[in-house]
Amino acid sequence: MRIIIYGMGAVGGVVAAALARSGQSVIGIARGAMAQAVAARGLRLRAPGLDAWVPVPVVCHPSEIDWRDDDLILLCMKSQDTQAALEDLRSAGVTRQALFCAQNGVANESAALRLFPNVHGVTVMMPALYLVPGEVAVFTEPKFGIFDLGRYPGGVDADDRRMATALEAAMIATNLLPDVMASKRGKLLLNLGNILKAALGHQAETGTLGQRVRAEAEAVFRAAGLDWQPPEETDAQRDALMRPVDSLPGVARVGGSTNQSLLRGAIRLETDYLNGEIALLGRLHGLDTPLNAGLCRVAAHLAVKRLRPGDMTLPEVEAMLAMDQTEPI
Ligand SMILES: NC(=O)C1=CN([C@@H]2O[C@H](COP(=O)(O)OP(=O)(O)OC[C@H]3O[C@@H](n4cnc5c(N)ncnc54)[C@H](OP(=O)(O)O)[C@@H]3O)[C@@H](O)[C@H]2O)C=CC1
Ligand SMILES: CC(C)(CO)C(=O)C(=O)O
Repeated sequence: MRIIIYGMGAVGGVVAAALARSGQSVIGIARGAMAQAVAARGLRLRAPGLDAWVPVPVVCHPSEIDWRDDDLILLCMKSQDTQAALEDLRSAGVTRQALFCAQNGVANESAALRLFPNVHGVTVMMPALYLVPGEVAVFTEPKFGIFDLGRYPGGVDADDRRMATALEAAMIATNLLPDVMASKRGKLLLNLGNILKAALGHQAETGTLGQRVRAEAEAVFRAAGLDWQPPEETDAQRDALMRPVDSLPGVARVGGSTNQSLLRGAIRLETDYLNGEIALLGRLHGLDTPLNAGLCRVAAHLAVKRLRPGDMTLPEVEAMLAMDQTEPI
């Protein structure tokens, strides 16, 4: 059995290195400088008490892989890159292989199921950082993270169990859940704050805005008849298995995945698939979502103006959220 890691950034890099280190057969699909660096030197994984170079076979495109039926594929790109990746998998000959969406948000699974029959959701609890090409870090111990896994739209099958066994051997704890999407909706509530931290800086106070954004999302879930697992319900497991560290020798945390995109100069952020999911559900179910829809506009503003994390103040963000949403950005 091989595990194919598609998208070797922060999460994909840590998972690929952790799996390869545990003896699992892994192939990474990466691009640009990351692909070159991993091909030349392997992946450097830093974690509490660990600084290891791990050889990881890497290709630049799915068409370079001789696909086997029992391959497990882990999607680890940001949600805005998923559609293109799925189409590349299909044109490379992937059909019934199990596809795991190790991504935030809840939009990737349905996009994947449109093209492929065997789709699984993964809730990713893993504070990972892409440092430079070929080098990643994870800021938690004793485990590198906790992944909830299950088949989409529901159930747990043999592919989930195969993936969980491999992850557990790689120091990533797992929970097999028959309704993994409820867990992913709970995680989404946490990720609604990603853009706030990106706008204000990852250590900035967000006042009551974070709570108001979450309350708006919960109202939308209720209106849509969708349940969710509050992330606080699993605090005890995280406290035991994922003790956070603020820094590693020579490496400081720089905030969550949206912060990291902005720091790397991304011109497209994942916000439309996080806060934007709430705006979409609100529009489908007749509820106004001025805060989450407004935060998508904040994200577009940050990306278009090429701003850095912390370049906005809370009053500026609040003012943008209060604007008429039909005005151009
Ligand atoms: N970082 C974190 O701590 C956490 C992230 N997540 C979630 O995990 C997912 C991944 O996030 P993260 O790892 O931070 O993102 P990164 O941007 O660090 O990594 C994604 C990688 O995928 C690459 N990629 C995208 N499309 C392709 C493609 N077609 N072919 C090859 N490579 C591709 C990107 O390349 P390029 O750089 O060239 O764009 C990038 O290196 C997101 O959904 C995020 O929300 C969840 C929990 C924690
Ligand atoms: C919860 C959090 C913020 C952890 O890093 C995350 O999921 C992300 O970075 O997107």
